[in-house]
Amino acid sequence: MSSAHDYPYDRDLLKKELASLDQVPGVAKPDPILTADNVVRRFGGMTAVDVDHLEVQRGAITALIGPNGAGKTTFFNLVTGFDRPNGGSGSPAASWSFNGQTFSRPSATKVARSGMIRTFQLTKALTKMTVLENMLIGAANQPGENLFVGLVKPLWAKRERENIERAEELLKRFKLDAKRDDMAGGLSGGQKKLLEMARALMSEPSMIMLDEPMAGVNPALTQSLLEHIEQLRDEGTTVLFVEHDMHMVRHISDWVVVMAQGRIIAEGLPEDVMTSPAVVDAYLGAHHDRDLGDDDVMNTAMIRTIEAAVEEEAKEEA
Ligand SMILES: Nc1ncnc2c1ncn2[C@@H]1O[C@H](COP(=O)(O)OP(=O)(O)OP(=O)(O)O)[C@@H](O)[C@H]1O
Repeated sequence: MSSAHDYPYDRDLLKKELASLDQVPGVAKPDPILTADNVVRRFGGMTAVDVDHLEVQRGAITALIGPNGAGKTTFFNLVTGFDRPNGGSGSPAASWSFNGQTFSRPSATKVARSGMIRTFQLTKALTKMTVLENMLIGAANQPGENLFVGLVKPLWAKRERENIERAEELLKRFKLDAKRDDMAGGLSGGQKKLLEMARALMSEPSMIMLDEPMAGVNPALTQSLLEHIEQLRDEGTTVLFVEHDMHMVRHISDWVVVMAQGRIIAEGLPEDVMTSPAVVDAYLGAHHDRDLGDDDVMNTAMIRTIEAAVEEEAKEEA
């Protein structure tokens, strides 16, 4: 597994390179860490994901946006091995490569071992474990994982010590150190999000995939969450995140990918993509007089209300 620190990207150079790309779906990136091809997932007769080709730039923060039901979480589930793509039946089989390793139907454990770690829309903090115990299960080299190491006490004791040290460092960084021995169930929603992110970092991933990191986070923690994500990028970790909070998308993304009805419909720089008519249409329906670059519109609550209204309208029409 490559270390997250192998790629100390120069931010300005990265921005310049991204700015020079064609802003079209599936565009080749200068140095993709993840390349996905023919990733299709159907539920009954409905195609939830149908991604022909997507490249995610190493060292960048990429946002994956799109209206409710666009297929963003399903795409995350597929590439991280939490769901399996449909394949065959005349169409090319799904495959994706991450950091030089090729996958088609990997297990979640295999993906995690390759250095691609995710968080979930609904936090998966294990509530009946302490904060520290939650962190330790995120470590890649848990002593129990290797029979030989598990049997030789000096070896596992050393690993356990190292894991505890790393956990403590991360808890400090995420300002959760005072909660080290508390049950995770007692944390606030925002603190659980931070814990999940900190736990994901225990294994020093090359890429972290965050599913709606801002959902349920109170405004007091929002800024610190944004700073944590930017810090990860600055340290060389690639970040791919799904988010409805357009403010966050605009402020921290280097690149934005837009999904609608399972497909990638647009890609580009945040300022360009969010004012693109195709993207605004995907969110607001065909008739609109606003753009997503407008702060009034880029309000999550408002977008959710619009989405709900569009869904309601569709139901009424059906
Ligand atoms: N396990 C499942 N069984 C049946 N349909 C599913 C399943 N998971 C997802 N879907 C459907 O697939 C489509 C894509 O869902 P998905 O959750 O990936 O969208 P999303 O873009 O992440 O939406 P949101 O932003 O609301 O989280 C939706 O129509 C959803 O109802």
